[in-house]
Amino acid sequence: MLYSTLTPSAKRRALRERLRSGELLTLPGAFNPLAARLIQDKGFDGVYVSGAVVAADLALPDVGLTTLSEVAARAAQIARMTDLPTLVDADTGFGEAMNVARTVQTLEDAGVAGLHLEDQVNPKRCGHLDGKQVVDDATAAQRVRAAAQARRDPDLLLMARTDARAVLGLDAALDRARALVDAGADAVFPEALTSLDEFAAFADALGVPVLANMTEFGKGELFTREQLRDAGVAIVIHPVSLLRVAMGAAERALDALRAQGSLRSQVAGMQTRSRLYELLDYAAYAAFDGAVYDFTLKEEQ
Ligand SMILES: C[C@](O)(C(=O)O)[C@H](CC(=O)O)C(=O)O
Ligand SMILES: [Mg+2]
Repeated sequence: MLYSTLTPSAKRRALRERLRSGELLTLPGAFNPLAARLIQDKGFDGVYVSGAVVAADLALPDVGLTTLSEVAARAAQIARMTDLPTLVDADTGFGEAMNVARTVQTLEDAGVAGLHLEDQVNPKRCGHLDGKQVVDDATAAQRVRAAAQARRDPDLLLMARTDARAVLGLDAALDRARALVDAGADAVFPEALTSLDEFAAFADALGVPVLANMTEFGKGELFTREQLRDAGVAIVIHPVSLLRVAMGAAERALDALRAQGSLRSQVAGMQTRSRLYELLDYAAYAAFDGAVYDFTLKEEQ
């Protein structure tokens, strides 16, 4: 009941260990803490907190409008509700070097196991949209160096995301990624790659874990676990997927309610009350309550 049974540092160590094992880790995006519970219940390896989802949850576009406080608060709410490691999208770090340092410490305090920082120009935009721009090599490296220096827990996974592939081409993106590893990145997220060969090129060139972003309606194909594993990918995220699924279902239900005047036709597709209670661990709260409160009168009363 209540919060995660593991400390943030234990979850960070666990993530590092799993990455060393060479397996492909799957991190679906949790649009809220309850979704993180479901992801854990279904046996996934970790939870992703997407910047696009934090923004969309506030009904805002993913164009750098959300603040560090908003992202950190959401990440903390999610991380504390799961024993799985949480990887959070820190966008461009919410500013330049000094802000990046503060971002890292704030997210560390939020209890996440890792975070990624990207090399887009501020204000950033979704990596699968046209017209994005990246900062120069020195600025990109400076962000990562500032992050590495600011980190207090050496187990916090520091991931550098590069958006250079779509802007500067594959070779420049590989050079950028190598430079970011030299600057202190523990892992790399090459954004908007277009083929498995490109993932393999990053995995072969870098010698650190590489992340694949399997976002729907983006630039790339939705590859399978096996395809990504064979390309040498270490982590796959499905960042916005559960939000899209839930919002699709919500829209269908609202249409049915409008058309039919009741939600009877939708009940079969809903999560049941008992399943919700199971995820919330309701029974443990009832047992706790029963053990703490003793309503029987004592002799002398
Ligand atoms: C991974 C990502 O950064 C996110 O915020 O989830 C987005 C996802 C998306 O917009 O589909 C991205 O820029 O790829
Ligand atoms: Mg993002």
